[in-house]
Amino acid sequence: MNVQLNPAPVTPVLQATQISKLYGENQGFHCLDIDLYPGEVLAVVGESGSGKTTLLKALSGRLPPQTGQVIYASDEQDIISLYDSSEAKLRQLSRTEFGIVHQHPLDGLRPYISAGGNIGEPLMASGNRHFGDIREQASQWLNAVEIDPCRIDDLPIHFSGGMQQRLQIARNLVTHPKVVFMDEPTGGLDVSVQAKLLDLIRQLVKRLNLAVIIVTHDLAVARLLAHRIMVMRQGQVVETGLTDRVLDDPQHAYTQLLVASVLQQ
Ligand SMILES: Nc1ncnc2c1ncn2[C@@H]1O[C@H](COP(=O)(O)OP(=O)(O)OP(=O)(O)O)[C@@H](O)[C@H]1O
Repeated sequence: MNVQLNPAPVTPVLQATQISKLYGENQGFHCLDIDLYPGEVLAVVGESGSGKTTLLKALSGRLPPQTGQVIYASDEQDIISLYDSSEAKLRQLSRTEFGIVHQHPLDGLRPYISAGGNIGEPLMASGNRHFGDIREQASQWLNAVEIDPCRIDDLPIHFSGGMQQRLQIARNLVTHPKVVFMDEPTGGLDVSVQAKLLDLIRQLVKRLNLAVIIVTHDLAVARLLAHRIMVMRQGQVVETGLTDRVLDDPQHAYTQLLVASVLQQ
């Protein structure tokens, strides 16, 4: 006889309850609930100005919401309410547990320190003092993001946009964060560079079992990377569900419009 055991319940690694942040009427987002599970990629899509970037900042501990709370659970024993934590704790979380990939890579890099230094700096900030080890890890990460390790002493400003974005990703992942927040990581790159970068992100997410929230206006990016999609409009979630379901069978009129507009392109 086969006995079916119920799988152990999985705790969300990040859980937001009833969070709001409004700069003015319809400027920001209102009363959102979000659960993000380990290894899950959630895409946040929607019209410009619908509050996606504001939401990402609130979820990553960079912008206190006006209502609600954001809970980070590194494991079932270690549960932290972000905005009830001290500044020092938030800084520590953002150094070690969270990664933040900005749309413009130079916003997330130190342009005037070497590529190796950019990767080594978060390691040093989290306590690693062994220069040889740091350099070795930097070299391995350059390799992992498909930058020739012989460029380790070059400055990021001398890299192409695609290389800078890959370097930003390496800088973020070197400390093995559990949750990575990405804001339009392929925006502004040309199509072939985008495709290569998406492929790399997909591989790394899988290999490192990362939980990711990715803001994108590009449904193709969401289709390729995300398990789930959340569609936002005017600061509200109008639809959420498994990626294929939302894109192949959109229920809300706005999602239908969004999907139809891509098909027409
Ligand atoms: N620091 C701020 N002060 C005042 N208003 C802001 C601030 N940041 C964002 N807003 C406003 O909040 C609203 C949501 O902005 P947000 O950047 O979150 O939208 P978005 O969905 O990410 O847009 P896009 O896709 O164009 O990047 C916009 O109306 C914006 O003008």
